Amino acid sequence: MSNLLSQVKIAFVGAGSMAEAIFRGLIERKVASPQQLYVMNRANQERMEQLRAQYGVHTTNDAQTREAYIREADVVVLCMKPKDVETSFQDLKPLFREEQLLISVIAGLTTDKIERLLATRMPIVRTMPNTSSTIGLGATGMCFSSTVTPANQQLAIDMFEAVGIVSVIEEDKMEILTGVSGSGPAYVYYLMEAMTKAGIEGGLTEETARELTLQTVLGAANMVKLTGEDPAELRRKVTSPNGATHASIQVLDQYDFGEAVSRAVARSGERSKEMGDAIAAQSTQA
Ligand SMILES: NC(=O)C1=CN([C@@H]2O[C@H](COP(=O)(O)OP(=O)(O)OC[C@H]3O[C@@H](n4cnc5c(N)ncnc54)[C@H](OP(=O)(O)O)[C@@H]3O)[C@@H](O)[C@H]2O)C=CC1
Ligand SMILES: O=C(O)[C@@H]1CCC=N1
Repeated sequence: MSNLLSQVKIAFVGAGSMAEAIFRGLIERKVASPQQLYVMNRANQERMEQLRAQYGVHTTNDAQTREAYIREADVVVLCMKPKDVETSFQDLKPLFREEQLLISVIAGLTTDKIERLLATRMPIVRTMPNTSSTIGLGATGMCFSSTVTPANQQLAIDMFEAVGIVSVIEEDKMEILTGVSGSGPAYVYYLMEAMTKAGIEGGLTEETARELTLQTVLGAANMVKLTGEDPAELRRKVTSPNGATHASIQVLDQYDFGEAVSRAVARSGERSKEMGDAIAAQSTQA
């Protein structure tokens, strides 16, 4: 890892769950100190106070201080929702310098569109992280605009590797990656909710049902990681011929579980693209 990351000022524009997941990870893994981190939103002052108290990062929702934070940053991380991009970019456009590195976590927004909206050739890193970055177990997809130098590529990789794994991919694969790993934690939580609920309905206490579900998911993920075996092979080992699991997998198959997941992944990617396209449409009308 380059030691550049410990020397740069990083500004987070937007202070929601994704921004917090990233900077919390950076702080807890001691890759960046809170003094290097500048966090901002427009309205929610309570949120700013909470983040300052909890992490010791610089925070503001004052417009002038926001401008100063952005102008002085080496790295600016765009962490607002797609719907806020258009207005936000109008404010940001005059503040950027071509020496700064821009990192976007915004679903569906291509590097090309960022360049067009900001009328800039500044280096842009498009990422799709996930919220597990909070605990250093994130999975981030990443691609670069043509102006990102190898040193800046490494800086961005280091930043996200500090909070998990990084896959550098072609930009046209960012949507499908969003479907797999950006939205992915939500599918696992949904499965956990359903397993817990079923356990409670069957008579387990809530505490027991939650604990068993959690340990089962943790254990299964770690089995894949630590044994290196294929999930299909591990599933086969649970599934005794004509046994209980065999019967339950048949039920999942009746409900087309695989197809449901496949469609969910694809739909997340499509929705990302729709959100990105909508941003471009808004800005052309403006
Ligand atoms: N959540 C996730 O799992 C993932 C999210 N992403 C991406 O991350 C981005 C943020 O998502 P998430 O963190 O969930 O969203 P949140 O709604 O939690 O946070 C968005 C933040 O942006 C702030 N904001 C909006 N406009 C501006 C502005 N012009 N200047 C400064 N701050 C602004 C909002 O505060 P205020 O209204 O007070 O300004 C709020 O703090 C999205 O683009 C999403 O696609 C990517 C990967 C995973
Ligand atoms: O739901 C969303 O739009 C963002 C992108 C991936 C995860 N959350």
